[in-house]
Amino acid sequence: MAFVDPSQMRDADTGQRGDVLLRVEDVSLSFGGVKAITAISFDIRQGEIRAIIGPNGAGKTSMLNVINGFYHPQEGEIWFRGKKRKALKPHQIANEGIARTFQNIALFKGMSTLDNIMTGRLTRMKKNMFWQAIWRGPAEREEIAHREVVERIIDFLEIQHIRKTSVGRLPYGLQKRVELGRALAAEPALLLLDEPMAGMNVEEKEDMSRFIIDVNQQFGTTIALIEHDMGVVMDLSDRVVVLDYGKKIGDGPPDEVRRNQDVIDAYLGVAHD
Ligand SMILES: Nc1ncnc2c1ncn2[C@@H]1O[C@H](COP(=O)(O)OP(=O)(O)OP(=O)(O)O)[C@@H](O)[C@H]1O
Repeated sequence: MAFVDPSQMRDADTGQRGDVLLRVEDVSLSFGGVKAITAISFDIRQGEIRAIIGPNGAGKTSMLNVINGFYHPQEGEIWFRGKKRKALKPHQIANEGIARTFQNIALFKGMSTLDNIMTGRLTRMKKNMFWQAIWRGPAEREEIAHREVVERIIDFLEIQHIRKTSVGRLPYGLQKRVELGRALAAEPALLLLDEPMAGMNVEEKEDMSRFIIDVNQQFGTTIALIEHDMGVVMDLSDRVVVLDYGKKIGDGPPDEVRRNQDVIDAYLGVAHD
């Protein structure tokens, strides 16, 4: 993983991070009669931490699923790295450089920490079974290179002591950290985190916040996250997009969004038209 000097990533004049990495343009998504997302547009800039927030049922997870290609919106476009995205299968999206973690941890519970993180390298593996059958050399070299990346991630996340432990036996906070490790193993350009702190105690939240900031600053990884804990969102993110009933009601730096009356009303549950 390349080390990127974070001071190089902000625009000196505007204080904003780099170029647009992903753009959501006028996207609408329905499930039968239910409109989960209505005409939403926003962008995610290179090197930033972008939060997506909103009350329950606001459309946050649906938005994340559109960004990573699980759902194809009925209307609108997604632009990634300057190109309009065609309808892709999820594994093709992973190959494009987008990785994610899930609201409910999605790990192989019977497998060790090490093996779970190794599965994150699958999209990066080039040498297939054919190679291994005719000549082990290149496949072996590739395996060693993948192991090196995985070992660096294990060191970085401070989980050496559980590298051989079955993930199902780990406490919740550590499982979340292993899931982050697996997503990082794909060396994504864009990392999507769906409620990375959900169900954690204060100490676990502090640890996870620190790892998220370190991933962003040390690897230059762009991060979009959904999070309910407002304190965490305000501390971590460069910019926040706020959804309510599938519509965008706020977008900007944390301080600005915090003062937005529509956002305050939405969180207080004020009735709307
Ligand atoms: N697969 C689906 N089929 C039908 N309706 C769905 C589906 N997924 C989401 N919805 C509906 O779309 C709306 C937005 O849901 P979504 O899960 O995206 O919201 P959310 O902001 O992530 O909520 P939460 O904070 O509770 O996780 C809700 O009304 C939900 O019931």
